[in-house]
Amino acid sequence: MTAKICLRSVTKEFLVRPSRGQSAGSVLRALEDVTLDVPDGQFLTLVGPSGSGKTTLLDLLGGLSSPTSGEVLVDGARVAGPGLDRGIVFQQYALFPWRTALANVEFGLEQQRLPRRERRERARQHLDLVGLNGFEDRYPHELSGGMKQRVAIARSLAYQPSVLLMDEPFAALDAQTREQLQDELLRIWRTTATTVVFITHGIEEAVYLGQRVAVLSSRPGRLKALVDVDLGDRALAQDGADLRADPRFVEYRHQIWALLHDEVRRAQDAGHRKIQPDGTERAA
Ligand SMILES: Nc1ncnc2c1ncn2[C@@H]1O[C@H](COP(=O)(O)OP(=O)(O)OP(=O)(O)O)[C@@H](O)[C@H]1O
Repeated sequence: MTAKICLRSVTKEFLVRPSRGQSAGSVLRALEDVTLDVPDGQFLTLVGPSGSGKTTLLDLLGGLSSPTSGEVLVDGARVAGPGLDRGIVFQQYALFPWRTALANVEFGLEQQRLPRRERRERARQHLDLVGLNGFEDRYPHELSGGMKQRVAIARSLAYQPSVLLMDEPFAALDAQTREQLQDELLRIWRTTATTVVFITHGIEEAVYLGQRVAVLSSRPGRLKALVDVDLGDRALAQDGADLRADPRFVEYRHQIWALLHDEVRRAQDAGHRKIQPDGTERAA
């Protein structure tokens, strides 16, 4: 497999404004020397303590910011800004409240200047793909949280990006809806062969979704480990079997938890939150 995404010694620093009483600002290093290849079509999940630079990394891939040093390449070309080859789904649905579900999905296609009829058709197909057939005319306030996130996913997929960047997209949903959407996302990923980079705080979610889990260290975020997750054919496992109860799944979950444990303690010392063995967090 060829690399779809390449990060080459990526470091990202932010200038922090001086606080009151200070004459000069300071430099905050969010990411340090991150080198990572994501093969075409891979589903990569990214975990790390709070403040380890996960969103910073996703912003770099999305072209929303640029590295202080190093290179970010997609399809061998340096990322110079946002582009329709990369779809982004955030934790908050970011839908336009005045547009229907269908019109929200059409939005990206308007940017692509597709003819109106084709736009409609493609938007409908993608609402169908995320299981929202029949909800085209609903406004966001008429949809549940899970449905809104489905619309956001459909909107990102409609312009057929080759890379899907997801920043904790299911974090605001209840456990049942989250599990349902995880399965939907896996199904869509298999259908579309999109390369996915998915940020999560949930260790279980990272193992369930990822073919590979990237673990970041506490700030400055460095790539601490890459864990290949081999759970066989998940499509078969979904036929009623609880993959999360599989001993291999439990083993992977423990491995990631152990990798994160020290990092989280270090982040905690800096005033961050604590990750529990089940992947949830609580205040330190
Ligand atoms: N624009 C910015 N200016 C200054 N500092 C920033 C900026 N963006 C992020 N940071 C800092 O960079 C570090 C990494 O932030 P980032 O949001 O990438 O972490 P994260 O791993 O996504 O955290 P969380 O899990 O809490 O969402 C943090 O210390 C954050 O305060």
